[in-house]
Amino acid sequence: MENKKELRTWLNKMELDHPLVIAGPCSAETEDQLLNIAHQLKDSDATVLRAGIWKPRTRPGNFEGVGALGLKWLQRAKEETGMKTTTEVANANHVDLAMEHDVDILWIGARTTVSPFIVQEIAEALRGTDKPVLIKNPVNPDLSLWLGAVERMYKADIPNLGVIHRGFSTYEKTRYRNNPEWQIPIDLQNRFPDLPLILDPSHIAGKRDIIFDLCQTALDLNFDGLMVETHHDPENAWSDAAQQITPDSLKQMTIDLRIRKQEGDEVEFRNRLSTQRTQIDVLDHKLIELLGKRMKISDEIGRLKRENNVAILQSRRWNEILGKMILEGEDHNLSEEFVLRIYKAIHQESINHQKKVVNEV
Ligand SMILES: O=C(O)C(=O)C[C@]1(C(=O)O)C=C[C@@H](O)C=C1
Repeated sequence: MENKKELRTWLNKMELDHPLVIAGPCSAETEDQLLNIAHQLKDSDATVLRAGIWKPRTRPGNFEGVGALGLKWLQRAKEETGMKTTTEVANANHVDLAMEHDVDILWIGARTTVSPFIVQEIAEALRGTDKPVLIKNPVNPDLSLWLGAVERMYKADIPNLGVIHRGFSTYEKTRYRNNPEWQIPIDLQNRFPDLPLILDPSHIAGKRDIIFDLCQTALDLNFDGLMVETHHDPENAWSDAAQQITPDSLKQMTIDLRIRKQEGDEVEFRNRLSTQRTQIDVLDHKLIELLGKRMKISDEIGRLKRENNVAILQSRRWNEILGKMILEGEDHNLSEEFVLRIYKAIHQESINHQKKVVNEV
């Protein structure tokens, strides 16, 4: 599959003067709940109403969705508000039911994207549809698996595609429910600049207070849209209560978010940007040169270790370096997380160099 302009035709056809906003509850709970939320969203920037009908839960025993009944409520919400509708489909039966009830856009969830078998089953059930299909990233940070799911849809003659970034599971506890790992959607965007890219801040955040910041970051990275879980009474939502926001908060958020142009046009702006980019090029060049020099020294240490039969990994020395660099990083306004990541990568490369040297025959 190659990038091509037509990938974004379905989005262009909506003729929006702002990023696409998909909003609505995590789960459809009752007809009243869904209609209430839909009516509150009707006069907002939200073009598409979302609602989970079948909810894949991590552990059994939690609310698992109202099932096909909810599709009738979605249909009614569409008739009453004129909003488009979207829901998650996780198997061929869901696809058939969603099609019967004329859901406008379908999305594939993160737990489905990890399984090529089930993705293929859904692609076959959807074969040839012109409805847009949005594919959430797999729960694990694997760009190939994500793109693989997109390609399976594309090969099933589904031309209107998009991707949703909902963050990645980690064992380590972080401030996020799912780590954003921004580099992955950035890499995806570099390979497929015309594949509409939508942020799901709700599942990355896990709590409402950081949703705005995540949306702003996404817009600064040229994302095409936002899918935000929105509930009239978030505290009492039947699923994901901590991460939903009210329709009013959503409206305020779309006013407060800064939408930046991808390119500036004023001469002054372009001159200054060009100077600053040159400065960055010079520094990047130096960074690579310095890293190359550091690895040469690491090679020499490798030879010394080989002659003296000493192990490559030296944990005490490595921990000293890490501690020192984190402190130095603070003096230069670099976060601990960033310094850690960089140094872990440098250390790994250094070990790889030494492994080669030590095992040379
Ligand atoms: O100091 C050493 O022994 C090295 O081999 C260098 C180095 C590094 O790259 O800084 C590499 C591997 C060790 O685990 C510790 C540090």
